[in-house]
Amino acid sequence: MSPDPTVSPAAPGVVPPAPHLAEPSMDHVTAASFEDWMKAVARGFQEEHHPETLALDREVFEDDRSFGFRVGDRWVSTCGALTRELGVPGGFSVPTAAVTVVTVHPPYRRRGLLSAMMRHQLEDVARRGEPLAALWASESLIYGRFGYGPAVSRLQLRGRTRSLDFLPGVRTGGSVDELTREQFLTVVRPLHERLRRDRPGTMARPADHSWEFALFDQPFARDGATELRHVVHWSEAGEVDGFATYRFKEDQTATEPDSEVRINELWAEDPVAHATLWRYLLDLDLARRFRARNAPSDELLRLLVHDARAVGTEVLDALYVRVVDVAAALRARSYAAPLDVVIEVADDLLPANAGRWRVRTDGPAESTTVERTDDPADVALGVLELGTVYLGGVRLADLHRVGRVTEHTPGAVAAAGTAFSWHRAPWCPDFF
Ligand SMILES: CC(=O)SCCNC(=O)CCNC(=O)[C@H](O)C(C)(C)COP(=O)(O)OP(=O)(O)OC[C@H]1O[C@@H](n2cnc3c(N)ncnc32)[C@H](O)[C@@H]1OP(=O)(O)O
Repeated sequence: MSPDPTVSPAAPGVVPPAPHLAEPSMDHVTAASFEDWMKAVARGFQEEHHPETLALDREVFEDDRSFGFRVGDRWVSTCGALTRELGVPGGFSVPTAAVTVVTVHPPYRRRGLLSAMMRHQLEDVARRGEPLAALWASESLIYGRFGYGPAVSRLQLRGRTRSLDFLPGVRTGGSVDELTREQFLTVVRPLHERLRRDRPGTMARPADHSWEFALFDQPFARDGATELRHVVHWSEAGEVDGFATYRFKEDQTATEPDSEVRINELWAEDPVAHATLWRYLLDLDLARRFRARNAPSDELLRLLVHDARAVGTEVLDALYVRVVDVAAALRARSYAAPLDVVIEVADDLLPANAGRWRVRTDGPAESTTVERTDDPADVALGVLELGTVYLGGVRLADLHRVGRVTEHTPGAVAAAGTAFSWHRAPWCPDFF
């Protein structure tokens, strides 16, 4: 799949072939074709192309991981992966292909281009030795057939800010300040790196452009709200131990203040920082409503307030995880309990994963061995189900209860389920 040097831009008036007669061919992006590829991405998502983000896009996307199908010089589908690290139980970061910009131009849909791109990409991820791939799905039905399981959920929280008094015992303290973007990055980058160790599902943000993404603030991304505001919490001892970002959305039609605080992400090292940051955001003058679109599924706000029902809560799917290398992925995480089990995995797309694996661990990742075995299976499941439980956010026993996991040895699901669980729910505040 080397770039075709004979492809040159068609003259403006030259009409492409009818889609049913065209034969798209797969190709990688080059510096010369990148802008057209980004235009195809925007078109595939039914969005506008934003040339003002081209320089950032160029930094973020890697040519050898960005590809698609073309007809002549015209991209009719796109697909990409970013080289990232995903936090897993035990505080480790696992090399992960962050899959993104998957589109097929409407005239070329439902003729197998997505399937071909997914196959090509998974083989490439396996070749690179990355144990995992992960993605945010625009529609939840697309990716199951390729082995991606909904491993992380999110909460969408909303409510009236004036109904959210805290219970008397809730401790707040220290102070909150709003910083410029540059000041914020100075103090928050090391704090984020520390805090994410305790939160499976989060992604490392080592490069400047991954923070650019996290703090993305082009006017077209604001949905009529203010620029992004950067908030930190200072502990009593004068250390920064929490941070949040938010926007303020004014309701210009209301005769009384009724604006909304839109919280992007909120991180805290301890309960005081957590409660104080929430209190700050809920007490902003002129606001009467709040919305947090991507709160962790174990967000504690409901336990802090008098009126738990006032925190409107919707559970939504977030990150989908695909196990690309079963042995490496299972060795990379820690377990909540010792385990010795034979797991049989079905994987039609990556046959190297299929078969029986003995997983032995005392708990910590360093103590874990995962080896192929001919011993009979204790538990059997598909690679989608393995990805679903991998970060500890979905219980193996629940998948068994609904018939998606088979137990061959009585008690094996309970034992494996306990070991695969984790004390902290996975959360993914990283959109890509
Ligand atoms: C990580 C991300 O980037 S998420 C973004 C995904 N992209 C979008 O939402 C943009 C708009 N949609 C599209 O561009 C396209 O419709 C795509 C990429 C979702 C699908 O591309 P296609 O080339 O039409 O898919 P393809 O023909 O390979 O279909 C493979 C199978 O998936 C099914 N499928 C494809 N899209 C969907 C969908 N949206 N919902 C349910 N099933 C789907 C097909 O019916 C087909 O099923 P089959 O194998 O049983 O026949």
